[in-house]
Amino acid sequence: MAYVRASDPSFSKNTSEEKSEKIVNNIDHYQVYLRIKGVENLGELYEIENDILLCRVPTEFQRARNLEENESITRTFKFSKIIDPNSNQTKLFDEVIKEKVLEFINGSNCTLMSYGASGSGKTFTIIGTKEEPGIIPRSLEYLFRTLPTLPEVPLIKPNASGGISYMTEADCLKDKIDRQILLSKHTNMDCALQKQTYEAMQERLSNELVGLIDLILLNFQF
Ligand SMILES: Nc1ncnc2c1ncn2[C@@H]1O[C@H](COP(=O)(O)OP(=O)(O)OP(=O)(O)O)[C@@H](O)[C@H]1O
Repeated sequence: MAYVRASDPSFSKNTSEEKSEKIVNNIDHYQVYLRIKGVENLGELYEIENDILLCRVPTEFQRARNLEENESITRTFKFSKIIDPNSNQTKLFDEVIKEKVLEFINGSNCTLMSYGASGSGKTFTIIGTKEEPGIIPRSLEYLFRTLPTLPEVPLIKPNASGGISYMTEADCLKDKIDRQILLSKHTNMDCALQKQTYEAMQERLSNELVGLIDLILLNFQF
Protein backbone atom coordinates (compact mmCIF):
# COMPACT_ATOMS: atom_id res chain seq x y z
CA MET A 1 0.00 0.00 0.00
CA ALA A 2 1.53 3.29 -0.98
CA TYR A 3 0.61 6.73 0.19
CA VAL A 4 2.20 9.46 -1.85
CA ARG A 5 4.67 11.12 0.52
CA ALA A 6 7.80 9.06 1.59
CA SER A 7 9.97 6.14 0.56
CA ASP A 8 10.59 3.21 -1.68
CA PRO A 9 11.31 -0.25 -0.25
CA SER A 10 13.54 -0.97 -3.21
CA PHE A 11 14.88 -4.48 -3.63
CA SER A 12 18.36 -4.28 -2.24
CA LYS A 13 21.01 -5.84 -0.08
CA ASN A 14 21.82 -2.48 1.51
CA THR A 15 22.18 -2.21 5.23
CA SER A 16 19.28 -0.93 7.25
CA GLU A 17 21.25 2.24 8.13
CA GLU A 18 21.68 3.15 4.48
CA LYS A 19 18.00 2.50 3.82
CA SER A 20 16.90 4.50 6.86
CA GLU A 21 18.86 7.48 5.64
CA LYS A 22 17.19 7.26 2.27
CA ILE A 23 13.78 7.16 3.94
CA VAL A 24 14.49 10.27 5.99
CA ASN A 25 15.57 12.16 2.90
CA ASN A 26 12.42 11.27 1.02
CA ILE A 27 10.00 11.56 3.88
CA ASP A 28 8.06 14.48 2.43
CA HIS A 29 7.35 12.92 -0.91
CA TYR A 30 5.75 9.55 -0.41
CA GLN A 31 5.31 6.83 2.12
CA VAL A 32 5.13 3.09 1.57
CA TYR A 33 3.31 0.84 4.01
CA LEU A 34 3.37 -2.92 4.15
CA ARG A 35 0.30 -4.83 5.19
CA ILE A 36 0.75 -8.58 5.42
CA LYS A 37 -2.46 -10.50 5.04
CA GLY A 38 -3.60 -12.00 8.35
CA VAL A 39 -0.94 -14.56 9.14
CA GLU A 40 -0.36 -15.98 12.60
CA ASN A 41 3.28 -16.77 12.05
CA LEU A 42 5.60 -15.28 9.49
CA GLY A 43 7.60 -18.47 9.60
CA GLU A 44 11.30 -18.88 9.16
CA LEU A 45 11.45 -16.90 5.95
CA TYR A 46 10.36 -13.50 7.21
CA GLU A 47 11.17 -11.34 10.16
CA ILE A 48 10.10 -7.82 10.99
CA GLU A 49 12.45 -5.43 12.75
CA ASN A 50 11.70 -1.73 13.14
CA ASP A 51 9.70 -1.47 9.92
CA ILE A 52 12.28 -3.48 8.01
CA LEU A 53 11.18 -6.76 6.49
CA LEU A 54 13.95 -9.36 6.39
CA CYS A 55 13.39 -12.10 3.83
CA ARG A 56 15.59 -15.16 3.95
CA VAL A 57 16.05 -16.87 0.62
CA PRO A 58 15.12 -20.56 1.00
CA THR A 59 17.96 -23.07 0.76
CA GLU A 60 16.62 -24.65 -2.44
CA PHE A 61 16.87 -21.29 -4.21
CA GLN A 62 20.38 -20.79 -2.87
CA ARG A 63 21.42 -24.04 -4.53
CA ALA A 64 19.81 -22.95 -7.77
CA ARG A 65 21.97 -19.84 -7.64
CA ASN A 66 25.18 -21.82 -7.17
CA LEU A 67 25.72 -20.55 -3.69
CA GLU A 68 27.49 -22.48 -1.00
CA GLU A 69 25.32 -24.86 0.97
CA ASN A 70 25.32 -22.75 4.13
CA GLU A 71 25.60 -19.33 2.57
CA SER A 72 22.52 -17.40 3.52
CA ILE A 73 21.02 -14.50 1.66
CA THR A 74 18.84 -12.05 3.44
CA ARG A 75 17.06 -9.31 1.57
CA THR A 76 15.96 -6.24 3.49
CA PHE A 77 13.02 -4.08 2.60
CA LYS A 78 12.55 -0.84 4.50
CA PHE A 79 9.04 0.58 4.75
CA SER A 80 7.69 3.80 6.20
CA LYS A 81 5.70 1.51 8.46
CA ILE A 82 4.96 -2.18 8.58
CA ILE A 83 1.44 -2.66 9.82
CA ASP A 84 1.06 -5.30 12.47
CA PRO A 85 -0.25 -8.39 10.61
CA ASN A 86 -2.89 -8.77 13.33
CA SER A 87 -4.22 -5.22 12.85
CA ASN A 88 -7.84 -4.94 11.90
CA GLN A 89 -9.36 -2.36 9.55
CA THR A 90 -10.09 0.08 12.39
CA LYS A 91 -6.51 0.04 13.62
CA LEU A 92 -5.12 0.45 10.10
CA PHE A 93 -7.37 3.45 9.51
CA ASP A 94 -6.61 5.02 12.88
CA GLU A 95 -2.85 4.55 12.66
CA VAL A 96 -2.19 5.32 9.03
CA ILE A 97 -5.07 6.87 7.13
CA LYS A 98 -6.84 9.19 9.54
CA GLU A 99 -4.02 11.71 9.64
CA LYS A 100 -3.93 11.77 5.83
CA VAL A 101 -7.65 12.57 5.71
CA LEU A 102 -7.02 15.37 8.19
CA GLU A 103 -4.20 16.68 6.03
CA PHE A 104 -6.56 16.51 3.05
CA ILE A 105 -9.18 18.53 4.94
CA ASN A 106 -6.44 21.06 5.60
CA GLY A 107 -5.67 21.45 1.92
CA SER A 108 -3.00 18.84 1.06
CA ASN A 109 -3.56 16.68 -1.96
CA CYS A 110 -3.33 12.98 -1.17
CA THR A 111 -3.18 9.93 -3.38
CA LEU A 112 -3.34 6.42 -2.04
CA MET A 113 -2.73 3.33 -4.12
CA SER A 114 -2.49 -0.31 -3.23
CA TYR A 115 -0.09 -2.71 -4.87
CA GLY A 116 0.32 -6.43 -4.41
CA ALA A 117 -0.07 -9.90 -5.86
CA SER A 118 -3.49 -11.24 -6.73
CA GLY A 119 -5.34 -12.24 -3.56
CA SER A 120 -2.96 -10.33 -1.29
CA GLY A 121 -5.71 -8.12 0.11
CA LYS A 122 -5.80 -4.91 -1.95
CA THR A 123 -9.59 -4.84 -2.33
CA PHE A 124 -10.05 -5.87 1.29
CA THR A 125 -7.81 -3.03 2.46
CA ILE A 126 -9.16 -0.32 0.19
CA ILE A 127 -12.86 -1.20 0.05
CA GLY A 128 -13.35 -3.92 2.65
CA THR A 129 -16.51 -5.82 3.38
CA LYS A 130 -19.84 -4.97 4.98
CA GLU A 131 -18.57 -6.31 8.28
CA GLU A 132 -15.08 -4.89 7.96
CA PRO A 133 -15.24 -1.66 5.96
CA GLY A 134 -11.94 -0.55 4.45
CA ILE A 135 -10.21 2.73 3.73
CA ILE A 136 -12.68 4.30 1.27
CA PRO A 137 -15.87 3.97 3.35
CA ARG A 138 -13.99 4.99 6.50
CA SER A 139 -12.45 8.03 4.80
CA LEU A 140 -15.84 9.10 3.44
CA GLU A 141 -17.45 8.71 6.84
CA TYR A 142 -14.63 10.70 8.37
CA LEU A 143 -14.94 13.47 5.79
CA PHE A 144 -18.69 13.75 5.90
CA ARG A 145 -18.84 13.67 9.67
CA THR A 146 -16.04 16.21 10.02
CA LEU A 147 -16.84 18.76 7.32
CA PRO A 148 -20.19 19.91 8.75
CA THR A 149 -18.37 20.73 11.99
CA LEU A 150 -15.94 23.11 10.32
CA PRO A 151 -16.91 26.70 11.04
CA GLU A 152 -16.53 27.92 7.47
CA VAL A 153 -17.21 26.39 4.11
CA PRO A 154 -14.39 27.38 1.74
CA LEU A 155 -15.52 29.59 -1.13
CA ILE A 156 -13.27 27.81 -3.59
CA LYS A 157 -13.55 24.75 -5.78
CA PRO A 158 -11.32 22.91 -8.25
CA ASN A 159 -11.78 23.93 -11.85
CA ALA A 160 -11.34 22.04 -15.11
CA SER A 161 -7.83 23.40 -15.74
CA GLY A 162 -6.46 21.96 -12.50
CA GLY A 163 -6.58 25.24 -10.57
CA ILE A 164 -9.12 26.64 -8.17
CA SER A 165 -12.02 29.02 -8.74
CA TYR A 166 -13.28 31.47 -6.15
CA MET A 167 -17.02 31.40 -5.58
CA THR A 168 -19.55 33.91 -4.35
CA GLU A 169 -22.23 32.97 -1.79
CA ALA A 170 -24.67 32.69 -4.73
CA ASP A 171 -22.30 30.28 -6.56
CA CYS A 172 -22.13 28.13 -3.40
CA LEU A 173 -25.90 27.99 -3.16
CA LYS A 174 -26.19 27.03 -6.83
CA ASP A 175 -23.55 24.34 -6.30
CA LYS A 176 -25.45 22.97 -3.35
CA ILE A 177 -28.69 22.74 -5.36
CA ASP A 178 -26.86 21.11 -8.31
CA ARG A 179 -25.37 18.56 -5.92
CA GLN A 180 -28.75 17.75 -4.42
CA ILE A 181 -30.21 17.21 -7.91
CA LEU A 182 -27.30 14.94 -8.83
CA LEU A 183 -27.58 12.94 -5.61
CA SER A 184 -31.35 12.53 -5.96
CA LYS A 185 -30.82 11.14 -9.49
CA HIS A 186 -28.22 8.77 -8.13
CA THR A 187 -30.65 7.40 -5.53
CA ASN A 188 -33.09 6.53 -8.30
CA MET A 189 -30.50 4.63 -10.26
CA ASP A 190 -30.49 0.87 -10.28
CA CYS A 191 -27.66 0.33 -7.82
CA ALA A 192 -29.52 -1.36 -4.99
CA LEU A 193 -26.73 -3.78 -4.14
CA GLN A 194 -24.01 -1.12 -3.91
CA LYS A 195 -26.36 1.11 -1.89
CA GLN A 196 -27.17 -1.75 0.44
CA THR A 197 -23.48 -2.58 0.90
CA TYR A 198 -22.53 1.01 1.59
CA GLU A 199 -25.41 1.47 4.01
CA ALA A 200 -24.32 -1.67 5.85
CA MET A 201 -20.77 -0.26 6.05
CA GLN A 202 -22.14 3.05 7.37
CA GLU A 203 -24.20 1.22 9.93
CA ARG A 204 -21.15 -0.73 11.01
CA LEU A 205 -19.07 2.46 11.24
CA SER A 206 -21.74 4.36 13.16
CA ASN A 207 -20.40 2.83 16.36
CA GLU A 208 -16.87 4.02 15.74
CA LEU A 209 -15.27 7.28 16.69
CA VAL A 210 -14.71 9.38 13.61
CA GLY A 211 -15.00 13.05 12.73
CA LEU A 212 -15.20 15.81 15.28
CA ILE A 213 -14.52 13.60 18.29
CA ASP A 214 -11.25 12.54 16.73
CA LEU A 215 -10.34 16.13 16.02
CA ILE A 216 -10.82 16.97 19.66
CA LEU A 217 -8.79 13.95 20.73
CA LEU A 218 -5.97 15.00 18.43
CA ASN A 219 -6.13 18.51 19.86
CA PHE A 220 -6.71 19.86 16.39
CA GLN A 221 -6.83 23.65 16.09
CA PHE A 222 -9.27 25.20 13.62
N1 LIG B 1 -5.94 -8.51 6.21
C1 LIG B 1 -6.84 -9.47 5.88
N2 LIG B 1 -7.49 -10.14 6.86
C2 LIG B 1 -8.40 -11.07 6.56
N3 LIG B 1 -8.75 -11.44 5.31
C3 LIG B 1 -8.14 -10.82 4.30
C4 LIG B 1 -7.16 -9.80 4.53
N4 LIG B 1 -6.72 -9.36 3.35
C5 LIG B 1 -7.41 -10.06 2.42
N5 LIG B 1 -8.26 -10.94 2.98
C6 LIG B 1 -9.13 -11.89 2.28
O1 LIG B 1 -8.35 -12.49 1.25
C7 LIG B 1 -9.11 -12.62 0.06
C8 LIG B 1 -8.40 -11.94 -1.10
O2 LIG B 1 -8.32 -10.55 -0.84
P1 LIG B 1 -8.61 -9.42 -1.95
O3 LIG B 1 -9.77 -9.79 -2.82
O4 LIG B 1 -8.70 -8.13 -1.22
O5 LIG B 1 -7.27 -9.51 -2.78
P2 LIG B 1 -6.80 -8.60 -4.03
O6 LIG B 1 -5.38 -8.22 -3.76
O7 LIG B 1 -7.76 -7.46 -4.23
O8 LIG B 1 -6.87 -9.66 -5.19
P3 LIG B 1 -7.02 -9.38 -6.81
O9 LIG B 1 -5.82 -8.59 -7.23
O10 LIG B 1 -7.00 -10.77 -7.35
O11 LIG B 1 -8.33 -8.67 -7.02
C9 LIG B 1 -10.50 -12.05 0.35
O12 LIG B 1 -11.36 -13.13 0.70
C10 LIG B 1 -10.27 -11.17 1.55
O13 LIG B 1 -11.44 -11.04 2.36
